[in-house]
Amino acid sequence: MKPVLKAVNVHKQFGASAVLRGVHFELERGQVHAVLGSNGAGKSTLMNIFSGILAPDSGELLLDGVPCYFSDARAARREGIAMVHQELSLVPAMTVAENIFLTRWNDGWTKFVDEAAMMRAAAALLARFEIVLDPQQAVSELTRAQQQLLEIAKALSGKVRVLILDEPSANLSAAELELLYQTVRRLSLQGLAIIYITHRLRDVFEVCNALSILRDGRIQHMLPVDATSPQAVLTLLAAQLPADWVPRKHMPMQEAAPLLQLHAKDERHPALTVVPGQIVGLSGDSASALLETIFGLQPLTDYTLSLCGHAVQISHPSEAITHGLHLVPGDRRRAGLVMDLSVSENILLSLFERISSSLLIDEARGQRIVSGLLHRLGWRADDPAREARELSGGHQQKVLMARALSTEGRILLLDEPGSGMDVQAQAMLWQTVRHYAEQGNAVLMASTDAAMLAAVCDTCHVVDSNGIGPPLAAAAGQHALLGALHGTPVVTRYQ
Ligand SMILES: Nc1ncnc2c1ncn2[C@@H]1O[C@H](COP(=O)(O)OP(=O)(O)OP(=O)(O)O)[C@@H](O)[C@H]1O
Repeated sequence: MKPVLKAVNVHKQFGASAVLRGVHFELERGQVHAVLGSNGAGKSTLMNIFSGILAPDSGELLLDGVPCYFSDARAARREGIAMVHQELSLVPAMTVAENIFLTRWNDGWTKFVDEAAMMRAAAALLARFEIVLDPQQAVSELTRAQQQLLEIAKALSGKVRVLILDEPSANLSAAELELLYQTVRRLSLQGLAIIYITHRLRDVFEVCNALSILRDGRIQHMLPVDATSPQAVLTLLAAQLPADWVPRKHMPMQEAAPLLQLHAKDERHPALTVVPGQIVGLSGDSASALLETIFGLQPLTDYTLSLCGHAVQISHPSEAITHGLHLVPGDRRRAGLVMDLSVSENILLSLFERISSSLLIDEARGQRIVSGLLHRLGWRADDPAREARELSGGHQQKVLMARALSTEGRILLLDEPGSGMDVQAQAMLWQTVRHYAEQGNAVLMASTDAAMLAAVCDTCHVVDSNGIGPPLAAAAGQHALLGALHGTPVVTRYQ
């Protein structure tokens, strides 16, 4: 069978750094083809070339056997290559239908918006790909998974031969993942060719039928999924996990005074207690919102907050920081990474007070702290002097985590901390987070990945519309963490 998309000897260099060094790749109709590789391997760069956002330095692309060149993303789109990026680009105040056709008004699809016709067209498109969404619903009311499906519908709204999904499963809960998997399987049965970038091995074995591994600027392995296993793929990825990569569990320090407590109004016992040394996990629909509330981004209505035994009211993030809290939000775009500054400068922003005396900044000390942190998070090839905007998604996340871990704060609030990181980087992150907690600090982290929470946290709470659930002792052990890194559910999730 002739491949729908073929790349021959594609090269791409940024400055002195050769990211792609002769990529050969083939994608067939009906294939869901996983593209794997560590952070910074060049996956997004290759996809940006396929979708016309970047031009290759050399090499050739063939669509259904015909050589093609894309001057920009619109040209690739006209030839049927559509990409759904990691960062969603929806307009929250608009409806599902409006978002689907937003980018097509320029195509002359309609000069004067006929609302009823647009709703009908959206409903027909959603029905054709069996995507269950209400065209009239506002995007702000959709869950993260529904927004992801809407992005896919938007991508499918024109003629599509190749659909590229860049880490579509990041930050989806188990139930939401199932919804995504069903849709991807259906699209592949309809004959669409799909490229699926992911760091979760579970995605590969649930939904993909071919996989390629990008390493050292080339596709090193291209094979059918049913000819391999998760363990074999980890080996092919050359994921050298640190010897002591299973974080030690914390022994409850009953005698330690709590760093943070939340009391429901009129309840004697706290709903949530965090003591020094502890890593506490939050899962459920309202887990991220609870972190934002504690940090003063939303009003705290149902609970009272105590820090180090004193009741406090926090109405602004600046007050939260004064009280020793530090939040890393799940959405990198909102997380305050200054894109024009270098990696080091971004981390040094939070160290400023620690490394400056009355007049002088101790730059050497700052650099030592930065390199120590980056080393602990497995920073390899990338130079700390590079601007943040040039980094891959996983490396940006590492910078954010390094910055958070370098603060003087005693309580870290982390929302989806491992998002976009490769398996090796995640293993190192959990070790570093554990080390931070062992210094007498504490970590409260929200994630949709229950298996990871079970493996990494000392205790977990489900937080949903009913409030904060009772503490659940998380299951310990290497088995659970391995499961989490593979992205497979752990059976003994909670004791
Ligand atoms: N515009 C750019 N300018 C300079 N360097 C860049 C640019 N875009 C990407 N790079 C570099 O190219 C390399 C590959 O980045 P890319 O985003 O393709 O990696 P990735 O495999 O998608 O990583 P991740 O899994 O972390 O998303 C990285 O070292 C990155 O810093």
